[in-house]
Amino acid sequence: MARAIILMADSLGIGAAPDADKFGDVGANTFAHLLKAYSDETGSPLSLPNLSLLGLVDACEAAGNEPCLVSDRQTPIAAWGYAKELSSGKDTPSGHWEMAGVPVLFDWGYFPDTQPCFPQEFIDELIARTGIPGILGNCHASGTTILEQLGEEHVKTGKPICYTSADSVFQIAAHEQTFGLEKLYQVCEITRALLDEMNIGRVIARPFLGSTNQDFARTGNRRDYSVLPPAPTLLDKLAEDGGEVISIGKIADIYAHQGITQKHKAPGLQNLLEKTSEVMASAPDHSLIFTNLVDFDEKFGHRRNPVGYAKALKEFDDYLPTILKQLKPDDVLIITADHGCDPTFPGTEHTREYVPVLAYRAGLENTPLGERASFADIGQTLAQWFNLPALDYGDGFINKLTAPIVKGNE
Ligand SMILES: O=P(O)(O)O[C@H]1O[C@H](CO)[C@@H](O)[C@H]1O
Ligand SMILES: [Mn+2]
Ligand SMILES: [Mn+2]
Repeated sequence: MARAIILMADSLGIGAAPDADKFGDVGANTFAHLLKAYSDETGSPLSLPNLSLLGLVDACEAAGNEPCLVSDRQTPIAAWGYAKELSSGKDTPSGHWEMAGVPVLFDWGYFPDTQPCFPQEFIDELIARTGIPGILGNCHASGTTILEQLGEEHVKTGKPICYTSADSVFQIAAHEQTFGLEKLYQVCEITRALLDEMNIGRVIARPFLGSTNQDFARTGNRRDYSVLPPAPTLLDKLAEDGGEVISIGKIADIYAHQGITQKHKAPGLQNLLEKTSEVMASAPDHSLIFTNLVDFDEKFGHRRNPVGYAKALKEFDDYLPTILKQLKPDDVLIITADHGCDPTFPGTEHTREYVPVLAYRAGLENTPLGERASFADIGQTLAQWFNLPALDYGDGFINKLTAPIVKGNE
């Protein structure tokens, strides 16, 4: 019986998607551009031997038609390709759900980029139901910038900071101590229920600590309150079939806790990777170990910090041999992304990009998968891998993964 490990490198796009013009994202390329920024700043290209062995560099060059400035480039020993997105949005739930066989083909509700941006009736209802003394923000914002602007006022008045972005989100930032973490979570739950009718994808709790506008910092206690995926995903189907679906990081939140049999949280990239390795050591057959690596997006993509992003990718690359060594013959490792977030692009939003589709199994040769019409090709392949009924979306590529060359039998 088989296992699968998915490492979702949140926001690691590899070139503008064919419909990037509809999103104002023509020319975006998260991976190629962060490599260039790193090389420009340090004077030498980033060394990513393990990600390049898994096909990331080849996939990016094939998808984006731009050179990837890396040193120690290797010929892939994996199946690699690049996928475009069927879903209407470039947000995190859409990317994750589509990968698991459920593209989001309807339009989410969005808040307009005006000030105020939230309907007054909804805010009145929110205040009435939660007892908060009012809200601050009420605009589109970057989550770290708005803390510098309104953090002190929040602490003084007890009014939570509410803001949104080009995604279908309502974010609530509040101080963990002066406002209280549990109270923030309660306010988010009430808000979630109020926003269902506006079709808002997520409410996000953004707790922070610190005492002045200069030192407020968000903590690891973020919590996402997602609507339910519109149909059962690969995760539900595997769990129903008796498999283990093990969430590491914010996966469980993104799938609204549907089809998850175990959850682990860990703060930061290194801890998430270590937790993945620890879980791999004991997960039984018929397990999906699914990790979201959020730092790429939250700490570097949205913060428009390409060199920080590059260093985080190096940390990921350095850790990969530990994961690869733990793979059993019937394990498949998938590395992919949910959207782009080009840290060299104007603004602070996600970018509509191709995502990498990298699949590694011991013994594979260099196996190009070409352009994939949907992220769902991954979910469909995993449905095949786990012997589940076919998903409604996706073109599986299990035929590319089934004949590994066993060492010694070449
Ligand atoms: O600026 P911060 O708060 O990190 O917000 C970002 O995080 C949200 C959820 O991924 C996105 O909608 C984006 O705007
Ligand atoms: Mn994301
Ligand atoms: Mn994001």
